[in-house]
Amino acid sequence: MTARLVTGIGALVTCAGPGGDVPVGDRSLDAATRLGVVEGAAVVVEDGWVAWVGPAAQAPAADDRVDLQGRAVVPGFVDSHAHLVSAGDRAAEFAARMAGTPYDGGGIGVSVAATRAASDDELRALLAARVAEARALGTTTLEVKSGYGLTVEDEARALRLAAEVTDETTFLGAHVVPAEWRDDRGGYLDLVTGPMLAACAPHAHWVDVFCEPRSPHAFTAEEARRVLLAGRAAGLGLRVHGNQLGPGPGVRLAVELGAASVDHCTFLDDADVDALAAASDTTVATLLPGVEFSTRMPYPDARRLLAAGASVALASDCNPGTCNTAAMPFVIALAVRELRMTGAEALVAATVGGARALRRTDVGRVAVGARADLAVLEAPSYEHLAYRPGMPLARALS
Ligand SMILES: N=CN[C@@H](CCC(=O)O)C(=O)O
Ligand SMILES: [Zn+2]
Repeated sequence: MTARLVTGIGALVTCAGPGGDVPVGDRSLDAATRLGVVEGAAVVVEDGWVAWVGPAAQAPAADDRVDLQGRAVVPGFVDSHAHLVSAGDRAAEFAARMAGTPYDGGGIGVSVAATRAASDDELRALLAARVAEARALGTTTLEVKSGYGLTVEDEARALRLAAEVTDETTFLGAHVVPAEWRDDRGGYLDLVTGPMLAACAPHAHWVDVFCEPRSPHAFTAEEARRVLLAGRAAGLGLRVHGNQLGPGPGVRLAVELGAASVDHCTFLDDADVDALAAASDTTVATLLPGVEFSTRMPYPDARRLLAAGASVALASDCNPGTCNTAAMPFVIALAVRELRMTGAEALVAATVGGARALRRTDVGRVAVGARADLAVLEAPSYEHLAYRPGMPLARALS
């Protein structure tokens, strides 16, 4: 076993409280306290895990050392929502949206056609490039969904490829009803909950569904319930796309079924917020403000969720339609500017929050016993992530 000393850290944000030992699931500290900033810090890494954290002057001996020369370090970002297995380009759809055409999920079919037509190697190369882009901006844990195949073979292929880059793979056969099934929604749901699930479950950790009755392409509450219950019976954890395009049943369905996360949460009524607050130990409200940026929709009300006591995460939702970026620093900047989260709240939501949304305790913080997933900032403080938007300040330390 080799021990590496990472030293010369100007300010280390542990996201693990002052003593460095707050479990990911414990929400007893507010974000500012949970940051647990250590000035002049060092970290000892052994075989990819954190073995020691503290002031550099007290660091133990190690086999080799990396000197970060005063740069700040934060936990690597945990991006708990990304659609990275797709081919094709929807820049024209984006341009039309900027000119006033609303998003309704119909463009997903364009990505489905291009993805089906792509070879394994083409998809693998696209996926690898997107993972590299995310890491280059500080992301160290990525969830990856299927959802642009929508046949048994194409969904299983997407998940096999996703499993080459992450353990956090999500079966999203119920992304939309594909064109060839438009006149037989029930038949498509039979396929998704039967042979498609059977082929995909061995490669998936999670099942997800786009529950959005307002979109003719997506799924009603009863259809979504069917998908989620089948996924659970196949041993998968539950995630939901809900309340993205308007008020709807997704949030309450996710809470009722004990999903790990309900994502978007853009249009919530009081009962949704109350349900998320009551379920804060179980179901995370994952906000995806890059989507509202790229669809010109209203932003979700993060302050209302935080005030109510809900668990909040931030993720990219990187996908070719509603948000074609995996840049978590951009997401953090949007959260601070548009969602009125503090820099501390946004950083905690992008690290600890994402970990909670994936039910992980080994990522999202820098503490003994956690994975040594560090993001180095070309900056003296985490506040620069929002203060200097668009600049390439963060990178994963390899
Ligand atoms: N809303 C559903 N799925 C994606 C968008 C997919 C697409 O338009 O390609 C989302 O999370 O926004
Ligand atoms: Zn999504």
